[in-house]
Amino acid sequence: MIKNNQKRSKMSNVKILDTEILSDNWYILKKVTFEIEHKGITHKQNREAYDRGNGATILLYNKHAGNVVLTRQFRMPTYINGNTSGYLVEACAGLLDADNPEDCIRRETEEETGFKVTHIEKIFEAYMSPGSVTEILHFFVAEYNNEMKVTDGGGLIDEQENIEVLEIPFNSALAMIQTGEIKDAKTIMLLQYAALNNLMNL
Ligand SMILES: Nc1nc2c(ncn2[C@@H]2O[C@H](COP(=O)(O)OP(=O)(O)O[C@H]3O[C@H](CO)[C@@H](O)[C@H](O)[C@@H]3O)[C@@H](O)[C@H]2O)c(=O)[nH]1
Ligand SMILES: [Mg+2]
Repeated sequence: MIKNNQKRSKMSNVKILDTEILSDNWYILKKVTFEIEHKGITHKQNREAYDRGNGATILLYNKHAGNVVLTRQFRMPTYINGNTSGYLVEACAGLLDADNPEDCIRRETEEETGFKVTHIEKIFEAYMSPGSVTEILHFFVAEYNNEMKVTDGGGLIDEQENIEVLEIPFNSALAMIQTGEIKDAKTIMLLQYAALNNLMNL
């Protein structure tokens, strides 16, 4: 499947010559051929880009109890790259699908953790793997309390997500970064944001 795409952005010195779909099995792996101008000389290059859409993630925190809510789930790509159990402790997150980032993260929060949060705050956006993955991730934080727990969470049964919900002290979560028990970039970024901005009033 080949799609030609002759575009030169007014804002940049890049002209896309061709986009080839190498795989569209689950998400989309593209090979993009382009011209780029550097110091007056135009170079032709190609780069592969894995397009799985964009995503959103959230840190749920309870400053009175001193706890945060995280998840634990099996991540095959980590299993084939050094994570012996394949399980990863992560902040709740999901792909946007057709939603805007805020609606997405409210839906994912309820599906994965069982909490129906009220006020959520957008803190920043970040490309998580800019040399190979197109995804931009939208980061949020929200306070939660026990009254907001509406289901057990755990993720969608028909997608076999099997997500374990963890409610742990914020200080323990921070310590788990040092011990290597937390090795997920978005989760580390959210926990460090909470520490830097004193969200827990410690
Ligand atoms: N059948 C099948 N299912 C897949 C495949 N790849 C992913 N899935 C499933 O698709 C679902 C996606 O769930 P979401 O909760 O929407 O996304 P996520 O995987 O949690 O993604 C979040 O975390 C990622 C890793 O940090 C982020 O990259 C992403 O933006 C998002 O925040 C999961 O059940 C996952 O197992 C695949 O190749 N085949
Ligand atoms: Mg998820």
